[in-house]
Amino acid sequence: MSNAKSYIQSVEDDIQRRDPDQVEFQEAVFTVLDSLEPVLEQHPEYIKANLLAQLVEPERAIQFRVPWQSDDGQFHVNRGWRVQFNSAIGPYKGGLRLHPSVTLSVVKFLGFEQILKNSLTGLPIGGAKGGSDFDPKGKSDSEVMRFCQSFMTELQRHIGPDLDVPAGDIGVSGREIGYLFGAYKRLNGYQNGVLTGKGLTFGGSLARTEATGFGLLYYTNALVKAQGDTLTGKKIKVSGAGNVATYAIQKATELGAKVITCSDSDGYVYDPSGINYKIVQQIKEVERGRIKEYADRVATAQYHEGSVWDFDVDYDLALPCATQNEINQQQAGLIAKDGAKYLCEGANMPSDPQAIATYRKNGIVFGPAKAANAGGVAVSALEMSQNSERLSWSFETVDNRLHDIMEDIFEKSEAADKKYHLDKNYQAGANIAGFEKVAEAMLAQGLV
Ligand SMILES: NC(=O)C1=CN([C@@H]2O[C@H](COP(=O)(O)OP(=O)(O)OC[C@H]3O[C@@H](n4cnc5c(N)ncnc54)[C@H](O)[C@@H]3O)[C@@H](O)[C@H]2O)C=CC1
Ligand SMILES: O=C(O)CCC(=O)C(=O)O
Repeated sequence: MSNAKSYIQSVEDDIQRRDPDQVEFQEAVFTVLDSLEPVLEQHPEYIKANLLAQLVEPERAIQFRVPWQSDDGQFHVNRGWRVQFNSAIGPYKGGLRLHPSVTLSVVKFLGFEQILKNSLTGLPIGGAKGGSDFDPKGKSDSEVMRFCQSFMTELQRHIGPDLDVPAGDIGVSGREIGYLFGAYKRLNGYQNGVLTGKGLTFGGSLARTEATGFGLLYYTNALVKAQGDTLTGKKIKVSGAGNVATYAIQKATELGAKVITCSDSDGYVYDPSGINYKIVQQIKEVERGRIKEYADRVATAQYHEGSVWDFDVDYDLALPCATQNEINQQQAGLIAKDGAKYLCEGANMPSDPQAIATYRKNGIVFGPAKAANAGGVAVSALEMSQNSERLSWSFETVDNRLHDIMEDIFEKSEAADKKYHLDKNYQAGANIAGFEKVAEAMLAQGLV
């Protein structure tokens, strides 16, 4: 076993010993560490500084109580977290997730991914994530407001425009960011750079709402082009029907492809004539309904319960945009059987490790989450820039910068893939390209 390999193994063994129950965190970290062997072989100084042990340990992990009252007068207590993982290249940056499945392990996996994703954007932002096991589904606006106010009562001690800048993720969109911003302002005064994803009337950036979905398609377009192919005329399976999925469907359609599915946690819609993103947006973003209702409104659409990844239909490209580990090995086998040549991840870690191995075995070209979905956080960083200079850029200016950033991310991943002879492994390429900048910054700053 090489020195680099045995070092990586010892860091992984330590994680397993210290946090045996943090399975999502382990999955995210081990996937990254396993791809860093060739880099460590060329940089023994990283091993000497025990850099990986520093990288996998959050600088700070805060857990707190979030008490709130429902409309019927009952009292409830949820758990809140903010994991400030790494500030080597900039202030902590990353979303907040509100979903009953949120645990410390989930927040740590997302925070860890955010370190390298944010580095890949080329912008000066460190990695963080937060959230709560609160379930916003079925809650009234007043209940969500009271929850957000209680959550921010504690979170506000730990964040700031140059310290830690949260944003949205699953269950946190414009409504929640508005309530969180109002609560922060009441306690600390107006500081518009403290959150991103804000409303356009109080410091939000044009194109932030669309950024992750649009960015996913800009990245995918670059990846497909690099194989000598085009998106025009491609049939696409999308999962999810939230922020990322909706704007991925819009941009894919504008680029001449046809999206034939979308889904939520109950089931999926199949529309062979092409999903209309405006109807998805109306149902999910405006009415906060279920995707089943799409089939009631569109004659060509059918609704089925279950996972869209178990649905057998021919298509060319898969864009999972729902949640972690939504695709397992068997479903990855079906993706290959159905003829998909490409898979780019809009969600964070939607493919489990066996699924990724199956893509590779079947020649499916794979665009990993930390590269493919970096558009959201990239535009968040552009929102921070606009807040600092007290200006608002046009939609076109932000969208053009997003486009360039996503192409640059693909090019960086491809360059690392070539440099280390990885045979079109853009996942390892993205891990390496993201890691190299963070590692250099950490080394330069010493043991901190
Ligand atoms: N919003 C953003 O800017 C970014 C989001 N992401 C990731 O994208 C994914 C989706 O996030 P958003 O669209 O923001 O959240 P969202 O809350 O707007 O939508 C999530 C959607 O996924 C569906 N969903 C949840 N669990 C599911 C399951 N098991 N099967 C099928 N559908 C399911 C929900 O019904 C909902 O329609 C998450 O993994 C998130 O971490 C990544 C980068 C940035
Ligand atoms: O815009 C942000 O800061 C958060 C984006 C995010 O949570 C993600 O990239 O997963």
